[in-house]
Amino acid sequence: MDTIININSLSVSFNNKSVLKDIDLNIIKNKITAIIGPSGCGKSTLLKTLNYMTYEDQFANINGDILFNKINIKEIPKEDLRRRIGLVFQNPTPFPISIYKNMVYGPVYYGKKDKKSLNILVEEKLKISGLYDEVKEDLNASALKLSGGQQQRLCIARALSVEPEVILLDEPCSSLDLKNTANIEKMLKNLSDDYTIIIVTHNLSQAKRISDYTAFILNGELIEYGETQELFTKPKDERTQEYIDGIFG
Ligand SMILES: Nc1ncnc2c1ncn2[C@@H]1O[C@H](COP(=O)(O)OP(=O)(O)OP(=O)(O)O)[C@@H](O)[C@H]1O
Repeated sequence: MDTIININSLSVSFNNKSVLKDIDLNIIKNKITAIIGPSGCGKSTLLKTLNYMTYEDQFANINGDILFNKINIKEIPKEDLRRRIGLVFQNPTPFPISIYKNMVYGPVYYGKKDKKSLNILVEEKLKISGLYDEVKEDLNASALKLSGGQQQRLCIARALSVEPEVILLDEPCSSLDLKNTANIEKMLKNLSDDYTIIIVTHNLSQAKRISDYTAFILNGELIEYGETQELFTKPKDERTQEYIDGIFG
């Protein structure tokens, strides 16, 4: 199995409060990995550290290493890293500009200027996110006019517009209804042929449905990591069993 991100002995603390403790985790390329665990266990901090955000926090103290394609992320220019490892937040965050401008914002920033190739890119990524047919008549409409589910699909399409290798998603469906959640899950399944996806979710059924691998974090420690099917049916650690049985969390 090809790994794309190797997390080695990663510890993160804020103001001396320890949030992630000695995490070792190898993320498999072009698979979906779910990060599960009770509220406050450090899931979002892990995602934000992968995309370098935590390193910019003056109160954060980080030890250990994260390798991306075998290169330490500290040696990769930040903008390059963020293009290659995109982050989609919990609540949809479209920019208050048109759908089209949301889509070309990143590519233009990274130097793509040719109108024709931008148009092709916009169409391709909106199609992947299942949004194209719903918005193709009016790409100049404000992104804020879209429904919450459409906005979240736009944010995923926008993340894809800069051709990342990894997409980090922090609870992307938490504000969505069942239908929109199903749309996003279907899209993520399709995307995993070409992209590595790491999704933080509180929804254990969602982790079971869509992920290939699951990592269970408790109080900042990685308790168990393995194939999703295995982790949910034959967990090795008692605490994993208790969490998936809903005894705490
Ligand atoms: N920038 C920060 N400064 C100080 N403390 C922080 C910061 N970010 C996170 N924390 C603390 O780290 C702990 C873990 O937070 P984190 O958001 O990573 O957890 P989580 O597992 O994603 O939680 P949830 O499921 O509720 O979103 C919390 O106690 C939080 O208050």
